[in-house]
Amino acid sequence: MSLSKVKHIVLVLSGKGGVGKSSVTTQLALSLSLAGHSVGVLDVDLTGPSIPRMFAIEDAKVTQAPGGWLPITVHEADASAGIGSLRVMSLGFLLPRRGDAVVWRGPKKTAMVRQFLNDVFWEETDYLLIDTPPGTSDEHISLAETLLQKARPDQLAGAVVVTTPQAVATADVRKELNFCAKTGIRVLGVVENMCGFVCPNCSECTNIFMSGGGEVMANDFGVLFLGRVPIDPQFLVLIETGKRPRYPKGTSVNGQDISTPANAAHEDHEPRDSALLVRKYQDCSLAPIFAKITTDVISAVRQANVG
Ligand SMILES: Nc1ncnc2c1ncn2[C@@H]1O[C@H](COP(=O)(O)OP(=O)(O)OP(=O)(O)O)[C@@H](O)[C@H]1O
Ligand code: SF4
Repeated sequence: MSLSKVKHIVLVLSGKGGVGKSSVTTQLALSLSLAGHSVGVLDVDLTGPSIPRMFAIEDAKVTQAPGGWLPITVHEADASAGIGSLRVMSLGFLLPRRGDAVVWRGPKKTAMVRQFLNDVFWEETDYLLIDTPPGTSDEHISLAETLLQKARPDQLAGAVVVTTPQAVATADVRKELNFCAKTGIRVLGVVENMCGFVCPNCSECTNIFMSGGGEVMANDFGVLFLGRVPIDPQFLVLIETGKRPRYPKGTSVNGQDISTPANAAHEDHEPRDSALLVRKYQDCSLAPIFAKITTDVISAVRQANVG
């Protein structure tokens, strides 16, 4: 059984598309593996699988083994460096043209998710993060129910719900929280993404849209608010081009100095490669924010197991 060696399954949900669910999944996965945990990412966002691109592994080829499809390795565990393994399986690897969105009807999508849960061979994995499709349509509900049926109760830790601060997104995510309550999926917490804009010149964070909607919503539903993640244009540049994020001298986040060293210029000419991209994520202003969110997610998972 493909999930039998997985300790904790965490769903990443959002009420609507484009709020940063895949980005949050990617960053949580990295932070968890850099904290020494073995991590798997299962991308069942059939509406447009973006996880392979975020790890620069979109050209990777998935192979079959006796135990099932083998996920793609982003990095192996390195005990001396305190790093856990990170492996990814995405529907994107199986699409004929990379970047295609799936236009199948509901039953075919549901069948594919079932196959993903049955047929991917996960080795010993502390955390399996599942990037789900956005929304709360009937089809989405049946996908989540399939996930619920497949996982043992002690495995399914719960869901991290991603929202943006604007009211419309928040209304959609309220539906997602209601959906969790109805289906019995525990909510580990809410992340408010794209909250404010980090200026590339001075690194000042300005709230362009209203902020705080995610926190209000989390309080209303009595769930943990995991934190705010600002828009950092350097994050987008990093994903798209593989270039190291650049910050002026004196920039710090959560007390950590992230200003770019003067000798980093040569890195702009490095290829867009998975190992380099993963290293450069750590230079991004969002890394310390996600490290904190990850610590809180781990605590929430531990509490869920105790409770
Ligand atoms: N905090 C952020 N700062 C800058 N760019 C961001 C941030 N969060 C997400 N993005 C960018 O916004 C775009 C949408 O993000 P992402 O693909 O993670 O959203 P999603 O909710 O998974 O979308 P979909 O529903 O299409 O799968 C991506 O290009 C991503 O790089
Ligand atoms: S945030 Fe700072 S650098 Fe950016 S536009 Fe405003 S004053 Fe200028």
